[in-house]
Amino acid sequence: MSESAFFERLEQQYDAQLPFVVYSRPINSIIKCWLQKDDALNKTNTFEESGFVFSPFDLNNPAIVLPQNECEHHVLEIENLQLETVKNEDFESNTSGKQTHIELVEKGLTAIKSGQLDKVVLSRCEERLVSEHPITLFKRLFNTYKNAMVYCWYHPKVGLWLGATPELLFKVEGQQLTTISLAGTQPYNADETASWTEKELKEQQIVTDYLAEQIAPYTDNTNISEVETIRAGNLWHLKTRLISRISTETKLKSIIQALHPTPAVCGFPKKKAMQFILDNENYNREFYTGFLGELNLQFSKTRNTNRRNVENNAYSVVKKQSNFYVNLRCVQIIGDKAKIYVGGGITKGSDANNEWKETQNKAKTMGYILT
Ligand SMILES: C=C(O[C@H]1C=CC=C(C(=O)O)[C@@H]1O)C(=O)O
Repeated sequence: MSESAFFERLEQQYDAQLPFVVYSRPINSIIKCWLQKDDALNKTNTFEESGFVFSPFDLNNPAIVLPQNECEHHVLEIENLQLETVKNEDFESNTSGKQTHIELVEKGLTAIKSGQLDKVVLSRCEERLVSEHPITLFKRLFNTYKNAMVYCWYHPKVGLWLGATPELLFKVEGQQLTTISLAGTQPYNADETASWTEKELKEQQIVTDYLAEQIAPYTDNTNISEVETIRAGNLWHLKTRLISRISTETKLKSIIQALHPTPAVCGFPKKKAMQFILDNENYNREFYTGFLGELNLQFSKTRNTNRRNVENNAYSVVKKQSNFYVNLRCVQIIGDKAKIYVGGGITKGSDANNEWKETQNKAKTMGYILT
């Protein structure tokens, strides 16, 4: 399918108010779209279906699935999309929510100092006007953020979301589980390399240890990589990769419950941090810090037995794969309004003013795209 035919088909779907998702995984020149044939709202809480899942932060609310069999699928392989308009480099975060956010962070710090919590991720959302077509915004995301999972998701009964997330929640290919530990934020500077403090490195190590502990009941042989610095748009983060094997009887839902929400979007102890967020943030995160991605898709892997004199010794095994990304650096579009969602991890020693600035920097990821 040509680039123009691909995007015309997407625009038709949006004009007909039918559900769709268009997305591209990090470091990938493949753009996929799923177009649901009707406007049914398909929910899941078992995660046993095959499809594309869009899950809220709070799993007490249902996740939405675009079922694989009820969607038309298209794939486009391309390096850069044609775009007439470019991104705006002058985005200035709006300061109207500053006082409220600082008070929220201070409340979080008080809870940490009193020993109720070790870490809590506190967030806010800021509004902007938006005039451009969501498909144009998606194209700009794809051209701008090559090492993020970029997407535009729409359901007429739920809403319209776009994002460029750097965080893999986890992926499962057959029995192999991969997850990442992401923490620490610094503004990206092309002329310098990131230099991290002991405090930042220690906090990222805590996240890694926590994830290893969470997956331990379902896995064996966990291999933990070295810590690396990765770029996500205008920011640097610290990242570690954890790879292990899950036992055959483990259900995908158990892995979801073990890993979501990660300390990068909630905190720990997990339940207490979650409760603190629900009681104090004073707005609904909805799908921000939820997760999205391919659910139980079948793929075949070719194996070679390597035995001589055996004809047809290559055979293929059908396996299932899922890959979910945490819905970060995202925006919800309602009419001509864009709500940009941003947050940051608060630990002992965090400074409320710096935390506010960090959310302003994070807002630029989507701000640059909205013009
Ligand atoms: C919660 C967000 O970022 C998380 C991911 C990476 C680094 C983070 C931090 O440094 O605080 C956050 O935990 C957000 O972008 O809204």
